Amino acid sequence: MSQQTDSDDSSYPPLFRPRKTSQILRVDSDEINQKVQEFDPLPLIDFECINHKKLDEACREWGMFRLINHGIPLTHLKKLHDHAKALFSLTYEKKETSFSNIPISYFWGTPGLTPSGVAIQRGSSPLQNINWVEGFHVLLNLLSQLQYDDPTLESFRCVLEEYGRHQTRLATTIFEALALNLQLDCKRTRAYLSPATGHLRVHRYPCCYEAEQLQAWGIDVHTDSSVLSILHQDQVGGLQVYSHDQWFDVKPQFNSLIVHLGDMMQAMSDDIYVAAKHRVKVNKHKERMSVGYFVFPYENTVIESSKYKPFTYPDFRAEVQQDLKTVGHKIGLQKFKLNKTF
Ligand SMILES: O=C(O)CCC(=O)C(=O)O
Ligand SMILES: [Fe+2]
Repeated sequence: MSQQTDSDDSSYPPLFRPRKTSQILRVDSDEINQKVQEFDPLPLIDFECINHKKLDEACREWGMFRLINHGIPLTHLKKLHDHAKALFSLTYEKKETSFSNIPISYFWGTPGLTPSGVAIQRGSSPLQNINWVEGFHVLLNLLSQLQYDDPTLESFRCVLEEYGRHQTRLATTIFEALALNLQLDCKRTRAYLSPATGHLRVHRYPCCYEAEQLQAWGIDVHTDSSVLSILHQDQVGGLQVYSHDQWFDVKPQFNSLIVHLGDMMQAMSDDIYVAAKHRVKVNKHKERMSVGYFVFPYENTVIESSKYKPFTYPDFRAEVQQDLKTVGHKIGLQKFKLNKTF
């Protein structure tokens, strides 16, 4: 059976385009029709009536939960995905030239970006640790200051702006609930979450025809550096979370969101809450899309805890960028630990 691709190859970054020999593949029907697990172990939180005990357990044990009744209309989620799909299907060259600057910049191959969205080269070789992903990095607080002449880009910008407002609303309320559970004082609660730092990453994971040979990941295992990240994924699946000593598939469910706790939240909670360890699998047969929202503390807020030396988010970010360049991966909170175990 010949391979079904979702997109024209010219829209893929050159490195992701199939080589001639890899276009005809035996389709493993088990893999395609993989039965969706009925049981979803991921904790479920209803945004309309937050159960604080359940939320606390989810944050201690998983660092991740599924959010329902979030108040973002389904029509808006569909609009966001439709616009993103149309833009991803532009040629690779067009994406590079149309989105070469803030507030919306195009990237591929690496989730490691500077604050303005420039890809960080990892390790000494440009091909080292390539992740099978491309995306748009969107700085939400600058979105309203720009208008595109092109109506398609302008319409995408407006949809992103509205989606960003929803994410700010959700993150603020969720963070307040977490701060209450952790009994953080008012001063810290205010300083630890800066809505102005919010940004989006709209991802497309191209089909990866040689998944086994390349041992590729959509995004390899990591924790987010944020306080909170809120993810919306399409119906394809591929996101996995590590908890209770094993990997779990995070089932796709278009009308729900996936909230991740990031490194900043783990430090703020004195390690009571965990940053979710997660990764994204590649798919030989289907492209996948997801939209992540990431929010951070105020730039000059010092995070104080009994487990880590005091640090600001910019200190943490500088360390991560340095490690990506020198060792090729993020070391993260371990670098700031007071009693290092290694
Ligand atoms: O696309 C996903 O499911 C996850 C993306 C992600 O982990 C990230 O951008 O940090
Ligand atoms: Fe992530």
